[in-house]
Amino acid sequence: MADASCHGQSAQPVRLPLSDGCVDYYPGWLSAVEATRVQQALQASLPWQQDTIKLFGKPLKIPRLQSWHGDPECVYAYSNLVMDPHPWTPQLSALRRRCEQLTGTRFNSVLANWYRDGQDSMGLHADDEPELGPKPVIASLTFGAARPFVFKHKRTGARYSLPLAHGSLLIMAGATQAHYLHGVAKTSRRVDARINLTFRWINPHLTSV
Ligand SMILES: O=C(O)CCC(=O)C(=O)O
Ligand SMILES: [Fe+2]
Repeated sequence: MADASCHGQSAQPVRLPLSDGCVDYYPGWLSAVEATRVQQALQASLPWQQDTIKLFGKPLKIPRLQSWHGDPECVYAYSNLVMDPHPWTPQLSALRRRCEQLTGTRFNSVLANWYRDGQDSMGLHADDEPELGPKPVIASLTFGAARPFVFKHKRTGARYSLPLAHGSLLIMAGATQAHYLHGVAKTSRRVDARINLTFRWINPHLTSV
């Protein structure tokens, strides 16, 4: 399996059928018991905030809570929002180390997202900011409600969706960000809270702000 990998790991993931992309899915990366423990600790301990972005000049509260953590130089900018990092917590550091061991990649930052209910969402986007580099490896951990995660091919519009399970890990690598958008849609279904962590490598010298 190792030679089929696009990010250096050797366990047995499910490779998603995305032409032009490279996405591996590990459904039970953490046991349900451990994932629940981690979710509760993250909800209780991170400095969650609801950020405001500017859309066509108008301030707009983003529909979720966030917390950005990383090495001190990891300033992250998107949608006119510039975020200085909070420091690593012991729990985020431990999860980072495990993601680094699996992928053979280094991560210097993590964005935590808290989708409080079905009205919280993340619009379709690509994590293709210059500071992430041309072929970023992004490790995405999910806790709580299994919301559908949608990929949309930028050129063909083809969509692929899968519900990301409690305790799962999704690795997006290769040209995935170049060719696909991804996001988490709103739903009118009653859904419990979902926490997502996306570990990234930010190159501060490439920052666009
Ligand atoms: O919540 C998710 O699964 C996706 C988060 C995401 O795409 C991001 O933080 O860039
Ligand atoms: Fe993303």
